[in-house]
Amino acid sequence: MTPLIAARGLSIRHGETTVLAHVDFTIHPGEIVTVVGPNGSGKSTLIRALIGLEPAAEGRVDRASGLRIGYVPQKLHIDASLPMTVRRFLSLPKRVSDRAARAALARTGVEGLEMRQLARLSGGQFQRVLLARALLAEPQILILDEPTQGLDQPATAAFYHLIEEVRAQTDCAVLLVSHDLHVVMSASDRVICLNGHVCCEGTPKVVSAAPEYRALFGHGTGGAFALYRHEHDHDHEAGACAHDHGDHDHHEHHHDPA
Ligand SMILES: Nc1ncnc2c1ncn2[C@@H]1O[C@H](COP(=O)(O)OP(=O)(O)OP(=O)(O)O)[C@@H](O)[C@H]1O
Repeated sequence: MTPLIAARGLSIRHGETTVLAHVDFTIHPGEIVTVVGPNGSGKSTLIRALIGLEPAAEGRVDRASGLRIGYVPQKLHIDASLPMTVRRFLSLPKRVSDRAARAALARTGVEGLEMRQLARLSGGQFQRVLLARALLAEPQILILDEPTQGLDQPATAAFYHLIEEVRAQTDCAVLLVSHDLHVVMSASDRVICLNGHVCCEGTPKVVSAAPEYRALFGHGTGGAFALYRHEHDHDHEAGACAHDHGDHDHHEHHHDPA
C-alpha cells in the first residue's frame, strides 16, 4: 500500500544542532500512529517536517499527491482571548458554509457553540473546535500535536475516544504526538518512540517491551498496555528498534552540542 507520508533518511538541523537524525517513517491510510518521546526529542519537529514546514537537511519527505491534511498544531498562533466566535474561527483561513460549520461541530460533540466566544470555551471544548476545524478539509490524514495538553484525564480519554470515532467514520489516518502514554497507547495501531532518532517502533505491545522505550520512560509503564487496540495484529511487522541503524555512537551523542 502506498504510504500517505513517508520520511526517508530524514535529518533536520537547527543551526549547528541536529534535532532529528536519519528518520525513516511512514504512515498508511487508516492507521492511528502515535509519536512518543521525552521533551525536546524532536516530535513537533518531525510533524512539522512531514507537513513541509521544516526543510530537510538530509533525506526527504514524500507525500501522496494532493494529500489533504488536517493539522492541529501544538501551539496555535491565535490568542484565544481575542473577541472571536467559534463560527468565525471555523472560517479561518477559508470561509465555510453555515451547514459545514454546524456539521463539523456536531461531529466533534460541540454542536450549538457557533456563537460562543473562543475565550469562553473550556479547554476540552476548544480542542474539539480545533478538531472540527481540521475536519473541514475532509482530511485523508489528521495530524494532532499534543492535542490534550492541559486537559484532565477524563477529558483526555474522551478526546481520544472521539479521535477513534472520527477515524472509524471517515477512515482517515491519524498521526498523534502525545505524552499521554496510558491513553494513547491503547488507541494506537503503531507507536514511534523518538529521541532525536527513532529509538523503536511497532505495535504498542512491541514498543512497551523494547529496552529503548523502557530506558526512556521507566519500567513502571507496563500497566499502560493493558488495552491494546490490535493485540494480536502485526506484532511481527515492526520489531523493536527496527529503525535503529546500529549507529550507536551517533545516537548516544545526538544531543551533545555539535
Ligand atoms: N526553531 C528552532 N530553532 C532552534 N531550535 C529549535 C527550534 N525548534 C525546536 N528546536 C529545538 O529542537 C529540539 C526538538 O524540539 P521539538 O519541539 O521538536 O521537541 P518535542 O519532542 O516536540 O518537545 P516537547 O515534548 O517539549 O514539545 C529541542 O531541543 C528544541 O529546543
